[in-house]
Amino acid sequence: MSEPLLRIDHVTLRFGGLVANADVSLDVPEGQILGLLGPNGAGKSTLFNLISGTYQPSEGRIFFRGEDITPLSAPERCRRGIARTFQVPRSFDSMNVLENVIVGGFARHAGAAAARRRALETLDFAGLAHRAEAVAGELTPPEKRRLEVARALATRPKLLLLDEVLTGLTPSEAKAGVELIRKVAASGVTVIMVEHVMEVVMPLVDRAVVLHLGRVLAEGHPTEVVRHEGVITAYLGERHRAA
Ligand SMILES: Nc1ncnc2c1ncn2[C@@H]1O[C@H](COP(=O)(O)OP(=O)(O)OP(=O)(O)O)[C@@H](O)[C@H]1O
Repeated sequence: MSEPLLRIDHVTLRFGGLVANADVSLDVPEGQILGLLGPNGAGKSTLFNLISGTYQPSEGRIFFRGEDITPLSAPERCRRGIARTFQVPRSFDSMNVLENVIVGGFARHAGAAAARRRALETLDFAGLAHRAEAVAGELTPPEKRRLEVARALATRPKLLLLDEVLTGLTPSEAKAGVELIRKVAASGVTVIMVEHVMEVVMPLVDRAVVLHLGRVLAEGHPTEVVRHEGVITAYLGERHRAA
Protein backbone atom coordinates (compact mmCIF):
# COMPACT_ATOMS: atom_id res chain seq x y z
CA MET A 1 0.00 0.00 0.00
CA SER A 2 1.31 3.47 -0.81
CA GLU A 3 2.35 5.86 1.92
CA PRO A 4 -0.46 7.96 3.43
CA LEU A 5 -0.36 11.72 2.82
CA LEU A 6 -0.66 12.31 6.57
CA ARG A 7 0.25 9.96 9.39
CA ILE A 8 -0.58 10.79 12.98
CA ASP A 9 1.37 8.36 15.09
CA HIS A 10 0.38 7.87 18.74
CA VAL A 11 -0.08 11.58 19.40
CA THR A 12 -0.93 12.87 22.86
CA LEU A 13 -1.30 16.49 23.92
CA ARG A 14 -1.67 17.53 27.54
CA PHE A 15 -2.65 20.96 28.81
CA GLY A 16 -1.44 20.58 32.40
CA GLY A 17 -3.56 17.75 33.78
CA LEU A 18 -6.04 17.79 30.90
CA VAL A 19 -5.43 15.33 28.06
CA ALA A 20 -6.88 17.03 24.96
CA ASN A 21 -5.66 14.32 22.55
CA ALA A 22 -4.81 10.85 23.87
CA ASP A 23 -2.76 8.39 21.84
CA VAL A 24 -4.37 9.37 18.52
CA SER A 25 -3.18 7.39 15.49
CA LEU A 26 -4.60 8.09 12.07
CA ASP A 27 -3.54 7.56 8.45
CA VAL A 28 -5.05 9.83 5.81
CA PRO A 29 -4.53 8.62 2.23
CA GLU A 30 -4.14 11.15 -0.55
CA GLY A 31 -7.42 12.14 -2.21
CA GLN A 32 -9.69 11.33 0.72
CA ILE A 33 -12.34 13.53 2.31
CA LEU A 34 -12.17 12.63 5.99
CA GLY A 35 -14.82 13.76 8.48
CA LEU A 36 -13.58 14.43 12.00
CA LEU A 37 -16.53 14.20 14.37
CA GLY A 38 -17.26 14.19 18.06
CA PRO A 39 -18.95 16.12 20.86
CA ASN A 40 -17.82 19.54 22.07
CA GLY A 41 -14.45 19.31 23.77
CA ALA A 42 -13.59 15.96 22.13
CA GLY A 43 -10.28 17.32 20.84
CA LYS A 44 -11.05 18.02 17.17
CA SER A 45 -9.71 21.58 17.01
CA THR A 46 -6.71 20.54 19.09
CA LEU A 47 -5.91 17.85 16.53
CA PHE A 48 -6.14 20.47 13.76
CA ASN A 49 -3.73 22.64 15.76
CA LEU A 50 -1.35 19.70 16.08
CA ILE A 51 -1.47 18.95 12.35
CA SER A 52 -1.04 22.59 11.31
CA GLY A 53 1.76 23.22 13.80
CA THR A 54 0.12 25.61 16.28
CA TYR A 55 0.77 23.03 19.01
CA GLN A 56 3.53 20.50 19.48
CA PRO A 57 2.49 17.08 20.80
CA SER A 58 3.52 16.00 24.28
CA GLU A 59 4.14 12.55 22.78
CA GLY A 60 4.02 11.00 19.31
CA ARG A 61 4.98 12.08 15.80
CA ILE A 62 3.27 13.55 12.75
CA PHE A 63 4.40 12.65 9.24
CA PHE A 64 3.43 14.45 6.04
CA ARG A 65 4.35 12.85 2.70
CA GLY A 66 6.72 10.59 4.60
CA GLU A 67 8.56 13.45 6.32
CA ASP A 68 8.54 13.80 10.11
CA ILE A 69 7.09 17.32 10.47
CA THR A 70 6.70 17.18 14.26
CA PRO A 71 9.43 19.77 14.93
CA LEU A 72 8.32 22.15 12.15
CA SER A 73 6.58 25.48 12.76
CA ALA A 74 3.16 26.36 11.30
CA PRO A 75 4.67 28.47 8.46
CA GLU A 76 7.05 25.63 7.56
CA ARG A 77 4.14 23.19 7.43
CA CYS A 78 2.18 25.65 5.29
CA ARG A 79 5.07 25.78 2.82
CA ARG A 80 4.97 21.98 2.64
CA GLY A 81 1.28 22.07 1.73
CA ILE A 82 -0.86 22.07 4.89
CA ALA A 83 -3.53 24.79 5.11
CA ARG A 84 -6.45 25.33 7.45
CA THR A 85 -9.49 27.43 8.14
CA PHE A 86 -10.63 28.50 11.60
CA GLN A 87 -13.97 28.01 13.36
CA VAL A 88 -14.26 31.77 13.72
CA PRO A 89 -13.25 33.36 10.39
CA ARG A 90 -9.93 35.19 10.64
CA SER A 91 -10.03 37.35 7.55
CA PHE A 92 -8.84 40.95 7.77
CA ASP A 93 -12.16 42.82 7.92
CA SER A 94 -10.87 46.20 6.76
CA MET A 95 -9.11 44.79 3.69
CA ASN A 96 -10.92 43.81 0.53
CA VAL A 97 -11.52 40.22 -0.51
CA LEU A 98 -8.72 40.13 -3.09
CA GLU A 99 -6.18 41.59 -0.65
CA ASN A 100 -7.14 38.96 1.93
CA VAL A 101 -6.48 36.17 -0.54
CA ILE A 102 -3.21 37.76 -1.71
CA VAL A 103 -2.00 37.55 1.91
CA GLY A 104 -2.68 33.79 1.79
CA GLY A 105 -0.81 33.55 -1.52
CA PHE A 106 2.31 35.25 -0.14
CA ALA A 107 2.96 32.18 1.99
CA ARG A 108 3.83 30.23 -1.16
CA HIS A 109 4.44 32.69 -4.00
CA ALA A 110 7.48 34.89 -4.31
CA GLY A 111 6.51 38.37 -5.42
CA ALA A 112 3.34 40.43 -5.46
CA ALA A 113 2.45 39.74 -9.10
CA ALA A 114 2.47 35.95 -8.65
CA ALA A 115 0.51 36.17 -5.39
CA ARG A 116 -2.08 38.44 -7.03
CA ARG A 117 -2.43 36.12 -10.02
CA ARG A 118 -2.88 33.13 -7.76
CA ALA A 119 -5.41 35.07 -5.63
CA LEU A 120 -7.52 35.95 -8.68
CA GLU A 121 -7.52 32.31 -9.84
CA THR A 122 -8.48 31.17 -6.36
CA LEU A 123 -11.34 33.66 -6.04
CA ASP A 124 -12.68 32.44 -9.35
CA PHE A 125 -12.39 28.82 -8.19
CA ALA A 126 -14.16 29.62 -4.90
CA GLY A 127 -17.00 31.50 -6.59
CA LEU A 128 -16.01 34.84 -5.06
CA ALA A 129 -14.51 36.63 -8.09
CA HIS A 130 -17.50 39.00 -8.26
CA ARG A 131 -16.77 40.10 -4.66
CA ALA A 132 -13.03 40.72 -5.17
CA GLU A 133 -13.29 44.45 -4.44
CA ALA A 134 -15.76 44.12 -1.53
CA VAL A 135 -14.55 44.92 1.98
CA ALA A 136 -14.21 41.58 3.78
CA GLY A 137 -16.05 42.83 6.88
CA GLU A 138 -19.16 43.45 4.77
CA LEU A 139 -19.46 39.93 3.35
CA THR A 140 -22.44 37.73 4.22
CA PRO A 141 -21.71 34.78 6.58
CA PRO A 142 -21.50 32.19 3.74
CA GLU A 143 -19.24 34.52 1.74
CA LYS A 144 -16.98 34.90 4.81
CA ARG A 145 -16.65 31.10 5.02
CA ARG A 146 -15.86 30.99 1.30
CA LEU A 147 -13.19 33.65 1.82
CA GLU A 148 -11.65 31.54 4.61
CA VAL A 149 -11.46 28.60 2.22
CA ALA A 150 -10.06 30.81 -0.57
CA ARG A 151 -7.35 32.21 1.73
CA ALA A 152 -6.28 28.68 2.61
CA LEU A 153 -6.42 27.52 -1.04
CA ALA A 154 -4.24 30.43 -2.15
CA THR A 155 -1.34 28.71 -0.35
CA ARG A 156 -1.75 25.80 -2.83
CA PRO A 157 -2.24 23.12 -0.17
CA LYS A 158 -2.07 19.38 -0.62
CA LEU A 159 -4.00 18.96 2.63
CA LEU A 160 -6.81 21.31 3.66
CA LEU A 161 -8.22 21.32 7.19
CA LEU A 162 -11.75 22.75 7.31
CA ASP A 163 -13.00 23.66 10.79
CA GLU A 164 -16.82 23.89 10.77
CA VAL A 165 -17.05 25.83 7.50
CA LEU A 166 -20.67 24.72 6.97
CA THR A 167 -21.92 25.30 10.52
CA GLY A 168 -24.64 27.92 10.89
CA LEU A 169 -25.45 28.06 7.17
CA THR A 170 -28.95 27.62 5.74
CA PRO A 171 -29.57 24.31 3.91
CA SER A 172 -29.10 25.93 0.48
CA GLU A 173 -25.93 27.75 1.60
CA ALA A 174 -24.59 24.48 3.06
CA LYS A 175 -25.39 22.71 -0.23
CA ALA A 176 -23.34 25.31 -2.13
CA GLY A 177 -20.55 24.84 0.45
CA VAL A 178 -20.61 21.08 -0.07
CA GLU A 179 -20.26 21.62 -3.81
CA LEU A 180 -17.18 23.78 -3.20
CA ILE A 181 -15.63 21.10 -0.94
CA ARG A 182 -16.26 18.43 -3.60
CA LYS A 183 -14.63 20.71 -6.17
CA VAL A 184 -11.60 21.21 -3.89
CA ALA A 185 -11.25 17.44 -3.47
CA ALA A 186 -11.67 16.87 -7.22
CA SER A 187 -8.80 19.32 -7.82
CA GLY A 188 -6.49 16.91 -5.97
CA VAL A 189 -6.53 18.40 -2.45
CA THR A 190 -7.02 15.98 0.43
CA VAL A 191 -9.57 17.31 2.94
CA ILE A 192 -10.10 16.77 6.65
CA MET A 193 -13.25 18.46 7.88
CA VAL A 194 -14.74 19.02 11.31
CA GLU A 195 -18.48 19.30 11.04
CA HIS A 196 -21.42 18.57 13.34
CA VAL A 197 -24.26 18.48 10.84
CA MET A 198 -24.51 14.75 10.13
CA GLU A 199 -26.88 15.16 7.17
CA VAL A 200 -24.13 17.18 5.49
CA VAL A 201 -21.18 15.04 6.57
CA MET A 202 -22.59 11.60 5.76
CA PRO A 203 -22.90 11.88 1.98
CA LEU A 204 -19.77 14.01 1.60
CA VAL A 205 -17.00 12.17 3.43
CA ASP A 206 -15.22 8.97 2.37
CA ARG A 207 -14.33 8.09 5.94
CA ALA A 208 -15.33 9.30 9.38
CA VAL A 209 -13.31 9.39 12.58
CA VAL A 210 -15.07 10.09 15.87
CA LEU A 211 -13.11 11.53 18.76
CA HIS A 212 -14.36 11.34 22.33
CA LEU A 213 -12.44 12.62 25.35
CA GLY A 214 -9.41 13.09 23.12
CA ARG A 215 -9.37 9.47 21.88
CA VAL A 216 -10.43 7.84 18.63
CA LEU A 217 -13.74 6.22 19.54
CA ALA A 218 -14.66 4.90 16.08
CA GLU A 219 -13.39 5.02 12.55
CA GLY A 220 -14.75 3.78 9.23
CA HIS A 221 -17.25 4.41 6.48
CA PRO A 222 -19.78 7.02 7.67
CA THR A 223 -22.66 4.52 7.45
CA GLU A 224 -20.81 2.16 9.83
CA VAL A 225 -19.71 4.88 12.21
CA VAL A 226 -23.25 6.19 12.81
CA ARG A 227 -24.31 2.68 13.86
CA HIS A 228 -21.45 2.31 16.35
CA GLU A 229 -22.92 1.84 19.81
CA GLY A 230 -20.32 4.04 21.53
CA VAL A 231 -20.79 6.83 18.98
CA ILE A 232 -24.57 6.82 19.49
CA THR A 233 -24.15 6.98 23.26
CA ALA A 234 -21.36 9.59 23.36
CA TYR A 235 -22.26 11.80 20.42
CA LEU A 236 -25.25 11.19 18.18
CA GLY A 237 -27.96 10.40 20.72
CA GLU A 238 -30.86 8.01 20.62
CA ARG A 239 -32.61 9.46 17.57
CA HIS A 240 -29.87 7.90 15.42
CA ARG A 241 -30.30 4.39 16.87
CA ALA A 242 -32.99 3.31 14.43
CA ALA A 243 -31.48 5.15 11.46
N1 LIG B 1 -5.12 26.12 24.84
C1 LIG B 1 -5.76 25.30 25.69
N2 LIG B 1 -5.47 25.27 27.00
C2 LIG B 1 -6.11 24.43 27.85
N3 LIG B 1 -7.07 23.56 27.48
C3 LIG B 1 -7.42 23.56 26.18
C4 LIG B 1 -6.80 24.41 25.22
N4 LIG B 1 -7.35 24.17 24.00
C5 LIG B 1 -8.27 23.22 24.19
N5 LIG B 1 -8.32 22.84 25.50
C6 LIG B 1 -9.18 21.79 26.08
O1 LIG B 1 -8.92 20.60 25.34
C7 LIG B 1 -10.12 19.87 25.17
C8 LIG B 1 -10.37 19.66 23.69
O2 LIG B 1 -10.75 20.91 23.12
P1 LIG B 1 -11.01 21.12 21.55
O3 LIG B 1 -11.25 22.57 21.36
O4 LIG B 1 -9.93 20.47 20.79
O5 LIG B 1 -12.35 20.31 21.36
P2 LIG B 1 -13.31 20.28 20.09
O6 LIG B 1 -13.62 18.84 19.85
O7 LIG B 1 -12.70 21.03 18.98
O8 LIG B 1 -14.60 21.02 20.63
P3 LIG B 1 -15.67 21.97 19.86
O9 LIG B 1 -16.52 21.05 19.03
O10 LIG B 1 -16.41 22.59 20.98
O11 LIG B 1 -14.87 22.96 19.04
C9 LIG B 1 -11.23 20.66 25.85
O12 LIG B 1 -11.40 20.13 27.16
C10 LIG B 1 -10.67 22.06 25.90
O13 LIG B 1 -11.20 22.77 27.00
